[in-house]
Amino acid sequence: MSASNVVIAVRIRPESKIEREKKHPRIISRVSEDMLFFDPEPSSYHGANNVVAMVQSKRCPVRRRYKNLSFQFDSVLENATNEHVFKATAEKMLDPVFDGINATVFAYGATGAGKTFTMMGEPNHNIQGVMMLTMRDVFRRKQEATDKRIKVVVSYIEIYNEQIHDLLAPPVKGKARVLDLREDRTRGMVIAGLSEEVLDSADDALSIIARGTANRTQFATAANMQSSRSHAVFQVRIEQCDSTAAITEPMLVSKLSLIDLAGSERACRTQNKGTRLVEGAAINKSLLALGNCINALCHPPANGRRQFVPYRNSKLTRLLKDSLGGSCRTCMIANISPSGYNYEDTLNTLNYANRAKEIKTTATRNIVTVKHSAVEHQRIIKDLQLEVMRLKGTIAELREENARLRAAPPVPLETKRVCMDETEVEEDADVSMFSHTSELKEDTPARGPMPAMRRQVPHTRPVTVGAVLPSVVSKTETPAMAVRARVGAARPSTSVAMASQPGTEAPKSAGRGHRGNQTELDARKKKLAEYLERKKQAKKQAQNGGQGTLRSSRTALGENTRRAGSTRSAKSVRFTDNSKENAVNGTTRAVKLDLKLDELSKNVAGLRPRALPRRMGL
Ligand SMILES: Nc1ncnc2c1ncn2[C@@H]1O[C@H](COP(=O)(O)OP(=O)(O)OP(=O)(O)O)[C@@H](O)[C@H]1O
Repeated sequence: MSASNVVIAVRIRPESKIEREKKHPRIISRVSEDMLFFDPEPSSYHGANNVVAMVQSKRCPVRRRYKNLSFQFDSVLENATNEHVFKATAEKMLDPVFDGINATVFAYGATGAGKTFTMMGEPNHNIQGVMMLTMRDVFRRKQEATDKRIKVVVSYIEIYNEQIHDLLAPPVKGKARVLDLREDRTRGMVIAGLSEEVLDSADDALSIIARGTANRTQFATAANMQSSRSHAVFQVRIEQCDSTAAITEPMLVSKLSLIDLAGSERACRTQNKGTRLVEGAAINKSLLALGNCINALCHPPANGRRQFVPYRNSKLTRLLKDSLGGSCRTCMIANISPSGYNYEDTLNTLNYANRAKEIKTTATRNIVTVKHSAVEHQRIIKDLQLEVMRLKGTIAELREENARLRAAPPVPLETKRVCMDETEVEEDADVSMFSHTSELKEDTPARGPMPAMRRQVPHTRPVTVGAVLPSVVSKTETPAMAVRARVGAARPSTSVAMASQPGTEAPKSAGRGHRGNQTELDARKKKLAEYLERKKQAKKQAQNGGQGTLRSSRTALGENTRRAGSTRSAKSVRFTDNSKENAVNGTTRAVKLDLKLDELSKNVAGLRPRALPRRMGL
């Protein structure tokens, strides 16, 4: 348990149009990264508008005394972007939050001082606020922590006229749902019946924040065209445990509260009447209660007893009880205007922030041993089962791959080239049917991306087949065509392409993957086994001096080729006994090639989904 001060950052917004028009002197001079002067004497002030401050009076301008106060905070930000503000404030809270410590960041200041701009940004102008920037960082950290299971749960409420409204629940009859605040011994302040959303990404957070903010009460006043009439509290709960944790597991649960307070306002400035005036009174009352709590917390304990802190005076202070006096890291962003037009408001804010500097909070890690509900248990078991299944699948694939690699003879260079060529043909399988005959190429009307593809893939490109397929390459067909015929027999996508030729029919199961053609493959395997059996018999006969006649595996191939719709005739090779040895060798080689091509065609089919978009220029 460690005590730490509240982090205070002061943000000075640029002068507004009205402030520039009224030509009030600047009353803020930022002298360093952590120091500013309030209402400095001109001699000590070298700001942009270095003019002698006067009390504005129509009759005679009277010289007045300068307050000449200096304030020191953790950071003083001027001309800063929201990203700078985030880095100086909320980002510092994220390390403790991911360490299981609660944290609160709140924007404080008078109406129109820039609190909402700081916390919410301006989505219409693509400016993100501290809330969204924080959520981005939360999800970045979540993604990096691969060894942890992290759950991000958010809620969004507003305190309007001392009522708590759920901003994420759909309004009932146009009215926001009103919730109760309760104190729980273990969990601290709890809002009963609050809607919570589990988020998976920063984009989810963006839409949730936008949804909640749209439900927030905002109206125009004379001081601010879009004045927030309520305090908005966006709460992020982060639950972390080891990715391998057991069912009852110690869990780090921390809460990060991001708060956009409503601004204190003076009725003379806002010119509020009726409902707006009532709202203003409620806002001021709750901010006064907050000021009283801060005062009490700053006083050191007297006679060993801690000062009484009047948290119960408003909903806001009850909600912030943990953030100010409990186990929490707290950061306050004090928003001020640099113009003398807001002299009193700015001085009040600086005094407030200066007092809050004294508050010391103690931070402890929230480690809970979670006893999951039955439903939660089931969910965890299901998750783990899915994970086990996924891992088993990966292991099986890797084993298969390993066995295949061990069993396969080294692939000759020529075979590889054929394979690459076929990969490209396969990538464009939809157009491969046009490449078989020249008249088809000419007759077929160009569809979609066809011409570009034809340019990219010269289907009649010479292919070195060498010793790989001497028996199947006829004089009239190119080696690539021969290979295509062979691979096509085992590959569904090519079957589709070939079956699309006149007079042929595409198999129903034809698809891009290999699975649809499983039956066909099985049939081929069976045929291959039969063939091997016959070969064995023939060999035996040859050894016995008889004449062996072998039909090469080309017969099986021929059948497949015919089935796939090729107009070419299957080739069968007859061997006589004086070429017995050659025949056996050639056949063995052919069988091996058959298997090899099967494998390659599998690989090609596997490559296809990735390769196609690239080649189509998508
Ligand atoms: N840092 C800044 N840079 C540019 N414009 C700003 C900045 N801060 C505030 N503004 C502008 O000042 C105006 C008032 O800001 P904002 O609504 O954030 O004030 P607020 O403190 O939230 O007021 P309220 O308490 O009434 O809601 C807005 O038009 C906003 O665009």
